[in-house]
Amino acid sequence: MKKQPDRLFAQPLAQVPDFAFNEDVVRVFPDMIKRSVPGYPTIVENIGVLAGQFAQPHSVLYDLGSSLGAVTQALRRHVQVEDCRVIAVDNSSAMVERCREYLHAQDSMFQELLPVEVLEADILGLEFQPTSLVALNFTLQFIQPEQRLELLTRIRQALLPGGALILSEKLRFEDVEQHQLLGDLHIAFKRANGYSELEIAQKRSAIEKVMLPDSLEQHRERLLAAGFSKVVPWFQCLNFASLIALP
Ligand SMILES: C[S@@+](CC[C@H](N)C(=O)[O-])C[C@H]1O[C@@H](n2cnc3c(N)ncnc32)[C@H](O)[C@@H]1O
Ligand SMILES: O=C(O)C(=O)C[C@]1(C(=O)O)C=C[C@@H](O)C=C1
Repeated sequence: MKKQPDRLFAQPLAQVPDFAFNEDVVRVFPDMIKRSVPGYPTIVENIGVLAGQFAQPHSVLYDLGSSLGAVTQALRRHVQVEDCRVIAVDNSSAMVERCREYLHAQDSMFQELLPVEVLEADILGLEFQPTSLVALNFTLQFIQPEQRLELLTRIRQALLPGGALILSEKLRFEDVEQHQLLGDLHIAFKRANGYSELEIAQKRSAIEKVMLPDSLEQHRERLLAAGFSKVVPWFQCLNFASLIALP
């Protein structure tokens, strides 16, 4: 389980393939996401804290698009509620395999953690159980735009009264200047974290067709259309934000 630095895009590639959550990405993912997403450690830790306020006894907490289970681990660090369990779901077999290893390691270090199940599955086909907390931490942006409303509607229907969805995403901005400024500052963030111009450019072309960010207004409207009653942004750093959506 050695963590490696992300050098995936450091050498010039004749053709940059579309970004996929494969074994190469899994090997460097903790380093990649921390150096690419401003505020990521703060968001992950505080999802645990927020979950502590919404989690209800005898219910399920979902971590959808769990990758290596960073959010699942935060949920298990912060939530102490009777008969609660976490279901982490990801459709990348490489992610799921490594996630299970990390969670076993967490189990061996701490006692009385919430039980957890890691499913290798497509969240678009998942039958949700009654849930008090759903986390979509930088996952919705990888779902085809025309499938996002239906997914959020099914999550809303599974949410118990008093529960919440926590949705974190990279944002697009409708104001052209704001979009440009925060995009440039995000590039400065990547540079400050040691990425070269080549790495930044090649990563950008790898994700441009597979990761399609929406604006805050689009998220709000879609969440309301899915049946949520209130949308409250709780964190933003540059062009990355996290929202609480209440049923
Ligand atoms: C940016 S990563 C999420 C990061 C993670 N939530 C965290 O906080 O560290 C997006 C994840 O969503 C997963 N994913 C994308 N589409 C999915 C789908 N339809 N069903 C399940 N997982 C999906 C990917 O395999 C990837 O692991
Ligand atoms: O926007 C970018 O440049 C990113 O690298 C973002 C992002 C993400 O938000 O998930 C894309 C792929 C990796 O999962 C890590 C970070």
